[in-house]
Amino acid sequence: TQTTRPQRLLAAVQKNATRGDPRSVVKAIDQFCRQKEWAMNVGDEKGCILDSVVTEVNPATVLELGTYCAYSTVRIASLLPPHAKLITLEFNPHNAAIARQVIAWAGLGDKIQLVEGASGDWIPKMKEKFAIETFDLVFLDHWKDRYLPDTKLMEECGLLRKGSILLADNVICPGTPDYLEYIRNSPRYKSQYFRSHLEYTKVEDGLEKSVFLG
Ligand SMILES: Cc1ncnc2c1ncn2[C@@H]1O[C@H](/C=C/CNC(=O)c2cc(-c3ccc(F)cc3)cc(O)c2O)[C@@H](O)[C@H]1O
Ligand SMILES: [Mg+2]
Repeated sequence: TQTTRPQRLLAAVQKNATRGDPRSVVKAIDQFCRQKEWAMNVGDEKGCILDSVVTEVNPATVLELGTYCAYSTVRIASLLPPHAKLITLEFNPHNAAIARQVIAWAGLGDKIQLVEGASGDWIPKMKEKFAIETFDLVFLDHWKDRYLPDTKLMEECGLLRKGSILLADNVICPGTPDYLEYIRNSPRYKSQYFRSHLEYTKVEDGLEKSVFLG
């Protein structure tokens, strides 16, 4: 029977990466995507920008929207301080199952909590279910038409504090026009565009970093 792309990506990790070594997991996925099959991971070029933001923010609490195969989950978690928590939301059970195995291979199971379900359902439950006050960093990389509604929902649920950072992938390609328009014109955010390229291609894409001003 035919395998799926996430299954083939996981097989490449298990073949080429060292157990317990997150950077080798990241490298194995990038190699797979460059040499074998493109996949919608944030990738190595935008990944370096992601790394620099994570390092600068040094977050104690991180929320990722859209785990997919956990490439960015592993990339972020490998840079977190000892007691930091990363919660990642994924509603496709197949993708979640693959992501759990990638996270386990990287040895980051104790830093990452993968929650299966839709962001819109789980964001309102974050405080009570996960003892979260606010998120220091949110990485948006799920369906592009969910960036804006979920950002408004996080505001309403009091999950952002003065200084919380939102980092959004794909603001050019595939594009998130309604999110960009909102976040760049809202007096409650200070935004900065990091120009880059769509993962593993020469197509323009970029990350939008926004600071919540309270
Ligand atoms: C509301 C909700 N709740 C929970 N999980 C959710 C969720 N919405 C989606 N998910 C999950 O997250 C992933 C989906 C990611 C969507 N990402 C993209 O579509 C994407 C596409 C490209 C791309 C660019 C050029 C092309 F020609 C083709 C594709 C590049 C990218 O970097 C992308 O991120 C996927 O695992 C999905 O199950
Ligand atoms: Mg993306």
